[in-house]
Amino acid sequence: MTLKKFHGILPAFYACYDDQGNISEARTKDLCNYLFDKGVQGVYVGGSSGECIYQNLEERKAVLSYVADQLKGKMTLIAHVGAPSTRDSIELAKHAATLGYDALSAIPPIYFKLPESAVYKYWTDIMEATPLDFIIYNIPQTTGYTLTPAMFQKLLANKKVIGVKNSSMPTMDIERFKKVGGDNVIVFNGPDEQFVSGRIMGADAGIGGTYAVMPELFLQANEFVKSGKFDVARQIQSDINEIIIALCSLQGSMYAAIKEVLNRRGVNVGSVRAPLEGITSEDIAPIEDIMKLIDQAIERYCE
Ligand SMILES: CC(=O)N[C@@H]([C@@H](O)[C@H](O)[C@H](O)CO)[C@@H](O)CC(=O)C(=O)O
Repeated sequence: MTLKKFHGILPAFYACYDDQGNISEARTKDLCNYLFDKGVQGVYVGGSSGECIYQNLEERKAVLSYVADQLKGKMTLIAHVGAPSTRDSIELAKHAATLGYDALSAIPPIYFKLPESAVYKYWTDIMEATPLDFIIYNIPQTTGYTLTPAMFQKLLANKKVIGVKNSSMPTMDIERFKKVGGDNVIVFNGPDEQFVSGRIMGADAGIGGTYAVMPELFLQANEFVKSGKFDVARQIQSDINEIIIALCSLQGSMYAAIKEVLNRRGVNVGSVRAPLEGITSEDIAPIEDIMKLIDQAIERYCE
């Protein structure tokens, strides 16, 4: 089995709303076209950045369909199907399979703190529902569940498990998962703030929530790592981190800020769904500054 199609820069896809806050097919497809034009290797649809937690099942299925309509055959498509119940996750998984997604992925169960046996069964039940490959999602800071190397090893006994999207902060976790999985397993770096260090510690690729706002910079950072130019890779990561810190320091949520920047880069995907907070008039000047930081970094490293 080749895992090459999962390598590279895979932006976490955003929820695209119309001006009334409903899922917008047209705006979803605009974001698809923008990402295709930027040359990213794939997209991760319906995860945290897709605001999956604030959408109902029909909306999530619609988003999976719109993205597949536009991008199937053009890049790698991963469907995040994590949901509060196993039943809903399976429905999403079956839908993604009919649309030709390349792989499924899911966070562990949320809200109730369940024993590890229940987490294992949740992931296994989803895997059994379709023939698709599966990518475990480790994001302890939002789910309260920490994937251990031992559990990852146990999951790997199922041949459908091809890897892990690791969003925990220690890059040592990436090294441990890679050690357990070896070359036949793909490990994705999750925290964008340490993309370069995650790659150096063994991540084969990256899935990230800020990639789409500055894909040029992550694509270039990945090239620097691949060619062993670690000094300049560290510098571009430092500039990326200035941008992420600025995106996270507004009154509006990071995703609201990201969407406003995207709007200024020519793609209108609407705003965020409550309880996430939209941007305020006070956020406008800092967003102008963020635009400048992105443009300057692209000029510095990519042209
Ligand atoms: C907690 C969280 O959302 N983490 C993001 C990061 O990419 C994050 O947006 C970035 O590092 C900025 O903090 C990803 O790991 C997850 C993600 O984007 C997704 O599942 O859609």
